[in-house]
Amino acid sequence: MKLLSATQIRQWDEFTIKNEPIVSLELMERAANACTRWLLQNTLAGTYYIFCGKGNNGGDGLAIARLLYNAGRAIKVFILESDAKGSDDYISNFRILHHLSAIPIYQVRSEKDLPVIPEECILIDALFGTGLNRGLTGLAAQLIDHLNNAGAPVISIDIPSGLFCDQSSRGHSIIRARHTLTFQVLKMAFLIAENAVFFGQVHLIDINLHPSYPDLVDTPFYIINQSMARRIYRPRTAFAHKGNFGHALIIAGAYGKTGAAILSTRACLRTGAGLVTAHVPDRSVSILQTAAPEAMVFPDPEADHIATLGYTPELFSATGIGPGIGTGVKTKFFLRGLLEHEALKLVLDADALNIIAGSPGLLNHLPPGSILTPHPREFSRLFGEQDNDFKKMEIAISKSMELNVIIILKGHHTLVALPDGTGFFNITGNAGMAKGGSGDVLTGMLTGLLAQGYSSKEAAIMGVFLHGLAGDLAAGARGMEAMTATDIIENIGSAFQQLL
Ligand SMILES: NC(=O)C1=CN([C@@H]2O[C@H](COP(=O)(O)OP(=O)(O)OC[C@H]3O[C@@H](n4cnc5c(N)ncnc54)[C@H](OP(=O)(O)O)[C@@H]3O)[C@@H](O)[C@H]2O)[C@@H](O)CC1
Ligand SMILES: [K+]
Repeated sequence: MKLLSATQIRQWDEFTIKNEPIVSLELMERAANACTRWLLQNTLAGTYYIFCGKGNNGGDGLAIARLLYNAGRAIKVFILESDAKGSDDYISNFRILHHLSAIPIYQVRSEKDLPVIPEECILIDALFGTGLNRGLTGLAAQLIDHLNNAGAPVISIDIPSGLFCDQSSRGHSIIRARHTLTFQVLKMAFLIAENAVFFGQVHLIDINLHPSYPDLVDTPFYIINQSMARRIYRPRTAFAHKGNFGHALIIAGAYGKTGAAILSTRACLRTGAGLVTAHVPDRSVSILQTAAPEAMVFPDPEADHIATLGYTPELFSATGIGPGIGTGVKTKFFLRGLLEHEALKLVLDADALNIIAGSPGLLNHLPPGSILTPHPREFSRLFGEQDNDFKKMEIAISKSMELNVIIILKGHHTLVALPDGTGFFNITGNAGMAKGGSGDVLTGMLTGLLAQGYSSKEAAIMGVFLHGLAGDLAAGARGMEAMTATDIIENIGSAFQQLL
C-alpha cells in the first residue's frame, strides 16, 4: 500500500472533489460525520472543548461541534484567531455555527483568552492539520502548551496540531493526543518512533476518498500490509521435497549466547527451509542439538567462539550470521573471510554488524543484495548518529542504494530500505517484542526465506511482516509482558496461515 505525502493527500481530496464529484464543503461534512460517529460511540464528556484553527482542519472542528451539539452533547468552541481570513469551508462552517446561538464560541486572541479547562471535559484538537507549513510559535504554541498541561484527554482531528506529516517535528510545540482520528490513510509521521508521544492511539476514519487516486501517483514509500505479503508468498506444492526449499546456514552464538543460535535456528526451521545447519562453537553443540534436533551442526574447532570456515559457504542456499557471535578477534577474521565469498546470500545481524561498524571498509565487501538488520543503536554505529528519525530513514535508504544492500532498520514500525530507493514500513508487531531474542528470530526467518528462493526484497518484506504478525499472535495468547522470543517462533506457522 502506498504511503502518501501531505501534498499527495491534499491532491487526493481535490481529485475526489473533481471526480466523484462532490463539493468540498460536503466532503468536509462527510469527514466531520465520520469523526462525530466515532466520538459518540467512544467518548462521553461533561463538555467537549473544541479548539479550531482557521484552515480546513478548523472547519472540520466547527462541523464536528455542530454535529455533536445536534446529538445532544454539551459544546464549547474556541477559535485560535489570526490575521488569516480563514479557508472557504472554515468560513461556511463558522457561519452555520454562528446561527446556532446556543453554542458558545470564544475567540483566543491573546494569552489572557486561554480558557480554564476542567478535567472532566474532552479536548478536541482541530487547530492545524496537514496544511501546517512551519513550526508553531507565539500564541499558537502557548495554546498547545496550555492544552497539553490541562490534564483533560485530547483527541486530535487528522493529526496532532504542530506535527508535520513528512518531516521531523523535533523541538516544536505539538499537541499530545490520547487518540488521533486520521482521515483515510496513515500519515508517515505516525510511523516514526520520535513522534510516538504525540499521536496516542491512531484510528483510521474512512471518508471515501476516490479509490483511483493512489494508483495514479508515485511514491518512494509503502506500508507492508497483508495483501502485499500474500502476493509474495508461494505456498508449497503437493509434490515438493526437501531439496526444493534450500539449505540454510546459521552462524551464531559464542559460548554463553548459545540461546541466540537456538532461536535463529529454530526460527529458520519454522519458516520452511528444507535443511538447516547451525555453525556454533564446539561447547555449544550438544545444547543446540538438544534444543533443535531437526538441525545439523557444524562444530567450530574453537570451544567458545566462531573462528573457522571449515566448509564451502557457497554450498548453502543462504547464510545468516551474527546473533550472539561476539566481536572477538578470531570471529572478526572469520567474518572478513566469509565476506570474500561474493556469491553468498547473506543476512547480517547483531555482532556481525558491530564487527563491520568497527571496520567500516567491510561495508564495501558485502555481497550485493545482502540483508542487514540493525536496531537503532547498531544503525548509529554503522552509519553515524542522526539528529532525528526522518534523517535516519533517509540515511538508511541512501546507504541501501550506495551499498546495494537491503537495510532493515528495526523498531516499532520497522523500515525496509531497498537499493532502488524505496522504503517499506511494517505495521505488524508490538511492544511485547521489545525483548532479547526477537532479533535472533528475525535473522533465522529471513535466512529461511532466502534459502527457499525468495529474493532479498521478497524475503525482507514478507519476513518482517510475518515476524511482527507472529509476535502479535504471541501477544494475543500470552500478553506482551509474558511473551518471549520462543513464543514468536511458535506462532510463525499461524502467521503463514494468514497468508493462505
Ligand atoms: N481538502 C479537503 O477537502 C478536506 C480536508 N480536510 C481537512 O483539511 C485539513 C487540511 O486543511 P488545510 O490545508 O486548510 O490546512 P490546515 O492544517 O487546516 O491549516 C492551514 C492553515 O494554517 C496556517 N498555518 C500553517 N502553518 C502555520 C503555523 N505554523 N502557524 C500559524 N499558521 C499556520 C495556514 O496559513 P498560512 O499562514 O500559511 O497562510 C493555513 O491558514 C486536513 O488536515 C483535514 O483536517 C478534511 O476536511 C477532509 C476534506
Ligand atoms: K489537528
